Amino acid sequence: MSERVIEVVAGVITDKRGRILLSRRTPNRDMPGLWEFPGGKREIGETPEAALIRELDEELGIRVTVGPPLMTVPQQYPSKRLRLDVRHVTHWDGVPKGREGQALAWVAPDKLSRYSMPPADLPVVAALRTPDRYLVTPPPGDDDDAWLRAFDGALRAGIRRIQLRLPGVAPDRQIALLQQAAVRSRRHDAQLLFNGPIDAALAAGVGVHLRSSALQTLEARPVPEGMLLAASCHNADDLSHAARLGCDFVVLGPVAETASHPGAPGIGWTAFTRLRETTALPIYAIGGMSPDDISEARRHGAQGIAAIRSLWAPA
Ligand SMILES: Nc1nc2c([nH]c(=O)n2[C@@H]2O[C@H](COP(=O)(O)OP(=O)(O)OP(=O)(O)O)[C@@H](O)[C@H]2O)c(=O)[nH]1
Ligand SMILES: [Mg+2]
Repeated sequence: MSERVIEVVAGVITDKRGRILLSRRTPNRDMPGLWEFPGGKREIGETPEAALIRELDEELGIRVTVGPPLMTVPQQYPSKRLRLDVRHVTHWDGVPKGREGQALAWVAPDKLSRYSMPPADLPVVAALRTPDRYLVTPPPGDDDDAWLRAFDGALRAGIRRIQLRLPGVAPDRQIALLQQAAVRSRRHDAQLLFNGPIDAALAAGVGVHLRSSALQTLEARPVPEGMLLAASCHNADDLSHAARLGCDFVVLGPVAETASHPGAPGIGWTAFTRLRETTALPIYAIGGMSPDDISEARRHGAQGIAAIRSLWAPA
């Protein structure tokens, strides 16, 4: 594995209608024909901002104001390692033109998946289009009504992606809670994934979240395309298996020590980054994470955080 990391900075250039500018790699480069966020390699001594300003002038003939960071994706390709630092750009002077002969396209966010992009860009597209928080439910104790009120509270607080996980709860009671949670999620346009029997998830019309042990037993995607599939991953083997099954996203960790597993140290951001490099899957960092950690998670290639306690609003 090559140790030298190529630093690349790219811009998500968004116009007033919310469309994003993609640029097509020309035939004489690596990964020809793929669509990408305009940008390029940082030169020695150059800040990321200066590099992006220079690249977008060279490639598009515009003078940009660099906006906030979106995320940084560490990625291992067959012949190189890179870190793709992606910034928002909403202000510029001039009209973008393909100054290096490349095709350009202004693309609505929900159409981005129609364009073939390099592996490192897939987590970026996920971060642009899908939630930065993934709530994992705590078990209900002995009071289902209180649990459902808290579930509603989380939806009202803006949670839009939820893993229904009910360890230690009897199967019938799990199904009753699943049905209630499915109705409530639909009402808020939130995505629900059941960490439980796949047939029960399909019957309730919700997605499936696989625990890592279940992941290893499957050879093919257990739900139709269009139905969300996610998995819990702890190592590179889990990640490659999740990718082969066609998971839409995964959670990876524990990054830090968690209240549910006291004394078990997390893997830390350095190991998280190493694992992130091996896959193009969108990843939520889990383990001791709260919304305050989202920017740091994004600096390490996660699209956000998954958590129980910090995302569960009290009733
Ligand atoms: N600009 C850009 N590069 C990306 C993206 N995703 C991605 O994997 N890359 C990779 O990052 C690397 C650097 O990009 P580049 O070829 O644009 O570099 P550059 O503009 O400095 O061009 P040059 O080195 O050919 O002069 C390439 O290996 C490219 O495949 C992306 O969205 N935008
Ligand atoms: Mg370039």
